[in-house]
Amino acid sequence: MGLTHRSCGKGVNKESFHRASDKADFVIALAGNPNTGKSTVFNALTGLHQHTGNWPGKTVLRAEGRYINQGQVYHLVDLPGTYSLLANSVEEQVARDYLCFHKPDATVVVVDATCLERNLNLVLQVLEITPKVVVCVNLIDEAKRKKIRLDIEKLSNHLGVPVVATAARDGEGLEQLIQTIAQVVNGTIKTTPFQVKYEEKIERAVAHLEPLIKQLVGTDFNTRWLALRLLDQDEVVIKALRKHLKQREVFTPSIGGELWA
Ligand SMILES: Nc1nc2c(ncn2[C@@H]2O[C@H](COP(=O)(O)OP(=O)(O)OP(=O)(O)O)[C@@H](O)[C@H]2O)c(=O)[nH]1
Ligand SMILES: [Mg+2]
Repeated sequence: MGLTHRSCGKGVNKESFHRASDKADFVIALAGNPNTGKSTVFNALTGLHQHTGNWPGKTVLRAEGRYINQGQVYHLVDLPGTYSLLANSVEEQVARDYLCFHKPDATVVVVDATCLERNLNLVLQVLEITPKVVVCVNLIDEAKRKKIRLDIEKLSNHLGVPVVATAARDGEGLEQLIQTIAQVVNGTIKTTPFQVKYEEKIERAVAHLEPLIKQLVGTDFNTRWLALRLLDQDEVVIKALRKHLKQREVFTPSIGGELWA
């Protein structure tokens, strides 16, 4: 039997609210294109009732909830639906900054089984930021109805991260999703994320920048991703990085001069 609100969500969430401590053991982000079923997954796991389109207009809100698996509390963050993480919109910026600067313990990318190719663009971008990823291929029921066949194992091998097929509306595959998330956060499953290779000129520049960035941020952030964003002259990331360094008081122009010039 698949997971439903009754078998997993509501009760689990109630239990979590009764805990004396508000602290979660793990933080899990839910990312994905709009309308892929992120909130449906979120609701099924937490027992909450988020609606489609939680982030309309100017006010950008995050839905957050909890579930418990094997005695451990998982804090689930439903991020805005986005087609990319290039920060071209408020939604993209929110999703991207959360993944980069809040650094969840794992990120579940919910993709639509009926238009996988378009959705994989975001998966590759997430894999550039964090290796701790589970791909949730949702709407598998719709794919079956449309006679779309998916080789989940092959996809997982290509991406280097676990892939779970779900029909979240019916609760199908959610138990496997929960257990896969647990295995990724506790290290039972080691991921080897597929990395997009750029043209040689860019790769050379990245190789030059990465050690400099490492001197500045250590292992706090993904240096390859930061190098790519700096080459992009991404003002948002540069600003966020400056703020982070200022907070840590490690900003030394002698090291960072080349980066900030
Ligand atoms: N057939 C089918 N429909 C689903 C499934 N999961 C979600 N849906 C439906 O897909 C629609 C979108 O689901 P949401 O959970 O709101 O999607 P979302 O990703 O949160 O959407 P945004 O918040 O707009 O990004 C809803 O009508 C759901 O009922 C599924 O596995 N199968
Ligand atoms: Mg939603």
